[in-house]
Amino acid sequence: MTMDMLFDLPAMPAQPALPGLSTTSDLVTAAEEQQLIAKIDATALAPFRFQGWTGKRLTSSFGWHYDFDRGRLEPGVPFPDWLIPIRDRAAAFAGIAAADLVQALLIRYDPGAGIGWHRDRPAFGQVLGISLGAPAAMRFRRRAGAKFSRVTVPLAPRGAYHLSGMARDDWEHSIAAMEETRWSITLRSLRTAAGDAR
Ligand SMILES: O=C(O)CCC(=O)C(=O)O
Ligand SMILES: [Fe+2]
Repeated sequence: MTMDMLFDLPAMPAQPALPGLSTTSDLVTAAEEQQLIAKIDATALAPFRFQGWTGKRLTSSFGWHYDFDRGRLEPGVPFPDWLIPIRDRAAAFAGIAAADLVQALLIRYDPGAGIGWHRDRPAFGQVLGISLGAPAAMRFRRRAGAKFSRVTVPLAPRGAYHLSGMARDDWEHSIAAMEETRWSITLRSLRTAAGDAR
């Protein structure tokens, strides 16, 4: 075998750190990243609210809105035009229909803000996230007897992740408090009546 043959081998797909998790490090360009950050900052962001408690991260949602104070999903304002191309590109990365991504959540994490351990609300199906501005580590955990199994996945700015299957439904995730400002766009489908996270 020659060296040429070795280098002609097709690129192996990256082994997923968790079943149901896939990531890409380059969903948007640096110029698009700056435009998206400007669009998010121009949106009326409000501190995330959870049953009367207010979080440090700032959020705004489109399409559907999960009201944590009332514990229910409510129809929200339609997606702004600037989000449509990015939704379409994220859907293509995940191999799902763009029209199924009916909710968008914009988040700005200023220094000191993070997101605690959770699974996304079961009313939602698949979850896609786009990272902007600064790298972050998404931590995953799942109970294994008296302990937790843990996996940490780096989130590159301008990259994206897709959570489905076990990574979506069985594992919790969190992001430690940021040192630098990070923005994210989360896109979600609704769970089907059959219960599939589609
Ligand atoms: O900022 C992120 O990428 C994660 C957001 C998240 O986990 C959520 O909103 O449920
Ligand atoms: Fe989440």
